[in-house]
Amino acid sequence: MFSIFLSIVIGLAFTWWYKNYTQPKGFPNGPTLALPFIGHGYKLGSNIVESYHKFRGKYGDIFGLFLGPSRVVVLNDFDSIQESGFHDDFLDRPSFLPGMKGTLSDGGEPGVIFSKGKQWSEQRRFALRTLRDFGFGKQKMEEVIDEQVNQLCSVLESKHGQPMSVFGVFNTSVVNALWTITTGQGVSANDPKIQRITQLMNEFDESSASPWILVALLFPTIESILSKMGLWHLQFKTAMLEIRKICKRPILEHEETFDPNNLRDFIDAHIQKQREPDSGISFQGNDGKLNLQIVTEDLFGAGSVTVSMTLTWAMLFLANRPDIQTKIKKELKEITGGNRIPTNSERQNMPFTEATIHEIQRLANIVPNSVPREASKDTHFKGYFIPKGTQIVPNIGEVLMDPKYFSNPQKFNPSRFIDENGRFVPSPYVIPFGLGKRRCLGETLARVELFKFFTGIMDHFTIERPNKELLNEDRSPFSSNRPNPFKVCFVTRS
Ligand code: HEM
Repeated sequence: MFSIFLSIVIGLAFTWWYKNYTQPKGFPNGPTLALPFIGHGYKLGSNIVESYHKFRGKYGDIFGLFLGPSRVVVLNDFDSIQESGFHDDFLDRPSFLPGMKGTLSDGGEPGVIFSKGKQWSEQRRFALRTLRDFGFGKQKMEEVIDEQVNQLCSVLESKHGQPMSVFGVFNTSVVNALWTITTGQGVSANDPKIQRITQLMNEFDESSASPWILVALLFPTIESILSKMGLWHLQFKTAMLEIRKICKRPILEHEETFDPNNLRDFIDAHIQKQREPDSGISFQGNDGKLNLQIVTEDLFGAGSVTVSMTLTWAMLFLANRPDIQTKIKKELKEITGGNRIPTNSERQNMPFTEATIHEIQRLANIVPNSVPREASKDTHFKGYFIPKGTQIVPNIGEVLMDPKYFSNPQKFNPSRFIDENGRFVPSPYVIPFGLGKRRCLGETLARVELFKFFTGIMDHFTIERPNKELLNEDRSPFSSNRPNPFKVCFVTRS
């Protein structure tokens, strides 16, 4: 009797496993034997970037695996990343946003980063246009950023060339600029709410390196039960919820003081849109309010650590290469006389500086696995069968480091983007902002910020190493987007 019962239990368990943890016919190759709940987690090392690189060597440019219970396809070559980026069946995102799952009237998630369908396309179009149009209101985008660059340089100057860590140093300036652009409000260098957002962003970034984050994303139910019972406290979730509260305040203030004849900033533009009767479903009623709240939060979430971490890598690369600093300073002097931040339109006359920023973005590779997409229906792609609900990972880091496109890809070499006439020629394979219809929405802003902060710092300082030894440029073993801790000295021009 017992043996029959046992056989039934084993049979049912096997059927469940077979149904949920084996790949369908035609699915891309990948590691074998996915275990219940953890999938192929046991085959991944602590560094997912390296593990994917090894899998690519073994299974090819497109491979499949289970991350926890989620079926995942990882794309590693330029062509498949580009094609998938424009594929209409791969436009959705998996549901990752804490506390926001199914909160919209159509059951979707609000905002831009994690939203889907019409809600996403309307909010994205609006945000792109409004950020592009920026310059409306009293302060133009460039002025806002220049002010932050100058404030940052004063802070760095006050360190008198002493060795200092730059982790977190750029965050305040970047968040300040974002705050002014979205809320229209100027902020002082030590504004407590910005300090708090910066601190939370740092915590968020540090905790996003934790393996617990993966557990929370893969098993939201377990995560939610544990945190409700007070047994588990996810720093990143707390940080997001507090940032949500901070972003809510200016929205309420804007609603109270809204004047349709005087649109001051991003938030006002959104409120105006919410009040237009034919503005689209994502701007109507409660959906409209929720979308404004989460889009604002998205801009802070996606726009702060990305820019400041790229600048952190920039300081590391440049401290190790005084010759490159000399060339940039020479170019700067020719364009500006060496005593102001160049305008964005002047960058076209600064080919070596452009090439250096391009190379910094390639090697910094700060979003190596991009942001995952999700197949919205069963589909065929490049000869493979991809079932509905499969997560699609555009592994852009593999393209940025591909020897097919970049000779000696590990080497920092801006000159690879300079042609024989001294002109800057960007590579189509430098894709730090992703590709396709969900490509980074803040790319234009990010490019201006990187250019201004980078040239502003170069104009004021020489970046030196505390001693003669070269700084280590390896990636931190704890996080795929940051270098190991290091210190540099910001030495002012004599
Ligand atoms: C160096 C800086 C940055 C890098 C490397 C970066 C990179 C990325 C990448 C790889 C994606 C995913 C694209 C895809 O799914 O194909 C993304 C999406 C996004 N980024 Fe950025 N980003 C940066 C700065 C910014 C800034 C400054 C903002 C806004 C202020 C921003 C807002 C967004 C948003 C809203 C999305 C989601 C777009 C969508 O789902 O439609 N990013 N970014």
